Amino acid sequence: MSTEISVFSLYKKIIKNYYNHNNFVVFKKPYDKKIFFYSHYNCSLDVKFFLIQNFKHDHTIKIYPKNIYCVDIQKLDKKTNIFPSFWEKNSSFLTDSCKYKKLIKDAIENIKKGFLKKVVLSRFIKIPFRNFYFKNTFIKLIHAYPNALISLWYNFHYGFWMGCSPELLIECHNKKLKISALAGTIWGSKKWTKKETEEHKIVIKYILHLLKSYKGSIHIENTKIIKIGHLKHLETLIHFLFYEEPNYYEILNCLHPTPSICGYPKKKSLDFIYKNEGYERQFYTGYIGIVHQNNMELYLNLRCVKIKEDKKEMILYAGSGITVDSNIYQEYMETENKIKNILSQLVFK
Ligand SMILES: C=C(O[C@H]1C=CC=C(C(=O)O)[C@@H]1O)C(=O)O
Repeated sequence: MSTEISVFSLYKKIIKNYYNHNNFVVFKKPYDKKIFFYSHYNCSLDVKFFLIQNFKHDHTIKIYPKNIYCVDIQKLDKKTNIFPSFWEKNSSFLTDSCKYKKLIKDAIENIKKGFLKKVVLSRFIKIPFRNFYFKNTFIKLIHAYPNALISLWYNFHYGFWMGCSPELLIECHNKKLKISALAGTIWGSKKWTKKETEEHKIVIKYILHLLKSYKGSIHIENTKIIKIGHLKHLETLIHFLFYEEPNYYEILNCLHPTPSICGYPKKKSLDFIYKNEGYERQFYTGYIGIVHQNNMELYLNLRCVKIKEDKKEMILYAGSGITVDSNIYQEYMETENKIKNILSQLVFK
C-alpha cells in the first residue's frame, strides 16, 4: 500500500533525506502512471524494499521504507520539455576515444580466436557541471521514455544515480517468472543485420539453458522491436510457470550477469571485462528494483549517470555487445548513441 502525496511534498521528502544523508529512491516503472518514493527507515524482514546491487556483486544497498509514497504523473509540471537539454547546447561533447576502439579490436580478435563468443564492453564519459536540475531531468526522462524504468537514488557513499533502463532482468510472483532478453541495437537509418540477431540469440539461449534445470512450463514470446528514444532494441520475453515455487534469489544469482551486459561464456567474458575494461562499472550493469519476500521486479541499471554533487561532475556509462560480426566503428557509435539516450535529457542551468 502507498500513500498519495503532492509533488511539493515529494520534493520536501527528497531534500530532507538528502540533508540527513539518508538513502532514498524515486522511481517510475515502465508504463506506470505513478512515481514511487522510498526512504530508508529500518530493516524489517516482512516489508517491501528497494534493492540496489552493483555489477561485481559485492555492494548491496537495501532501502527499507516505513511508508511508501506515490505521486500521480498527471500532476507533474508539463512545461519541462521546453527546458533546453545539455545535448542541444553542447552537441560536440562526446570526444573520440582511441583506447576504447583498441579494446573493441582486441575483443573481436579474441572472439575470432575462439576464446569467447560474445563480450559486452563498456566505457564512461565525465562531464563537469555547475547547476544540475534533478527535478526537470527526472520529469523529462519520464516523458521521453514511458517504457523504461526511470530512477533516481541516493546513498551517502555512492552519491546520486539516475537512469532510464529499458531492460527487465527478472519479475517473479508466486510461481510465475518473466525474464526479458534484450540485446541488439540499431539507430537512425541502420537496418537489422545478422550481428544483432545473433547477439540477441545468445542471450535467449543462456536464459533457456538456466531454466532447463527447473520443472515447469515455458512460453517464449515472439521477438519484438522496442524503441527507447532514437534507439531500437530486439526484445524477447520469456515466461516460466514453476510446478513448485523456487527460491528466486538462487535463480537471480545464476542469471546475473546475463550475456546482455557481460557475455558468453560467462566466466571468460567476466575475466575479459575485469582484465581489460580498465575501470570500475560500480552500479552500471548492476540491478535495481523492488523485492517483497520471494517476489521481485528487478531491472538492469542501464542508460545511467552517476552525479557527484560535491565534485560537480557526472559520469555517464554505456556498452555494447561485441561478437565475431562486430565492426569497430559501429560498436563505438553504439556506445555514443546510448550515452546520448540519457545525455539528451539532462537539464542544466
Ligand atoms: C550494455 C548496454 O546495453 C545492453 C542492452 C541492450 C542492448 C545491448 C546491445 O545491443 O549491445 C546491450 O546488450 C548499455 O546500454 O550500456
